Amino acid sequence: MGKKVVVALGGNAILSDDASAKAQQEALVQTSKYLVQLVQAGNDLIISHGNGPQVGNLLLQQQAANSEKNPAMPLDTCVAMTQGSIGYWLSNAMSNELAKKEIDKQVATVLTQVVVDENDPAFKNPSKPVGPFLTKEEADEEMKSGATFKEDAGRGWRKVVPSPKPTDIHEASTINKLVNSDVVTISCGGGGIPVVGKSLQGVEAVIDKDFASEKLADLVQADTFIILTGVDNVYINYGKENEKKLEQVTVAELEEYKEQGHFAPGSMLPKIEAAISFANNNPEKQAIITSLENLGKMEQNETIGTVITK
Ligand SMILES: Nc1ncnc2c1ncn2[C@@H]1O[C@H](COP(=O)(O)OP(=O)(O)O)[C@@H](O)[C@H]1O
Ligand SMILES: NC(=O)OP(=O)(O)O
Repeated sequence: MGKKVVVALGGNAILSDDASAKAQQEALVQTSKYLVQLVQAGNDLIISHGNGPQVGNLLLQQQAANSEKNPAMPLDTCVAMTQGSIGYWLSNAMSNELAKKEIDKQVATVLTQVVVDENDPAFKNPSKPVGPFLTKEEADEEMKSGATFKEDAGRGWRKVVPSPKPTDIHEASTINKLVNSDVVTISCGGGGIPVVGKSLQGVEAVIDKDFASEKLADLVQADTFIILTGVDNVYINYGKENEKKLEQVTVAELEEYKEQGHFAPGSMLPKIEAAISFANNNPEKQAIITSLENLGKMEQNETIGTVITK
């Protein structure tokens, strides 16, 4: 057995400006080249991924075609649909890349139900941005029909949906069995399908994939938790003249920076909170926030990205 590494894939690993299936598949072929390096280095890879842009686009498609004979699907089903589509593209790309490198490993995508608390206050306060970026005027127009839109970290206005915290992952032990059987897994896509109660009732929400991935990393007892995103490092004073790159950082230091407001809600903040949880729950282990392109350096045993420890 190698080291268990949970890798949470951010948006740019899947989707750039072109939301077509072909472009997303091509992005994931490139992403797989980096991920296979981790496999080549002897790690047991446990992949998760986001779905914010995709599930928002799917909701728009549902609304556009909605009729009595072809009803729009609810949000939990849309999350499941994006787990299926992205899981297919990624599984396909990973299988091909492993075969190219003559690595004899199976890849399996696990449809994942993630348990949330039905009384989570997030149900009354939509906060998770999904779908395309709109201008303020476009958002104002959309809000007339009752949807909520918020400004997303300086990048435009996006629809927001409830995003409760994950409390458990229904398929965690199945995922662990697959990992222990040398299978590369893809799970918790789009944060997982949100379900409540013992009967696993689906609820309309989108769980943050950084929090779901952290929960998965705890449950499979991962050695390392990596969050891949659009930047090589986390910064304080990000985007300002006096920005400073964080390399090795403790939970206490990050908590202080968080209090000082260095991390944008809806973008870097959930990653910081997920990394803090992993380091707190696994004091001997480390969480890493970095870019896909930086992964190659990890293979050469270089310290990469922002490393968070207790
Ligand atoms: N303090 C910060 N340090 C680095 N990046 C930050 C910071 N605050 C906000 N960001 C922005 O957050 C982005 C990551 O969030 P986002 O793009 O929403 O994540 P994802 O990769 O999961 O889709 C970075 O690419 C960067 O533009
Ligand atoms: N579900 C989720 O967190 O997706 P993004 O990472 O794409 O926002």
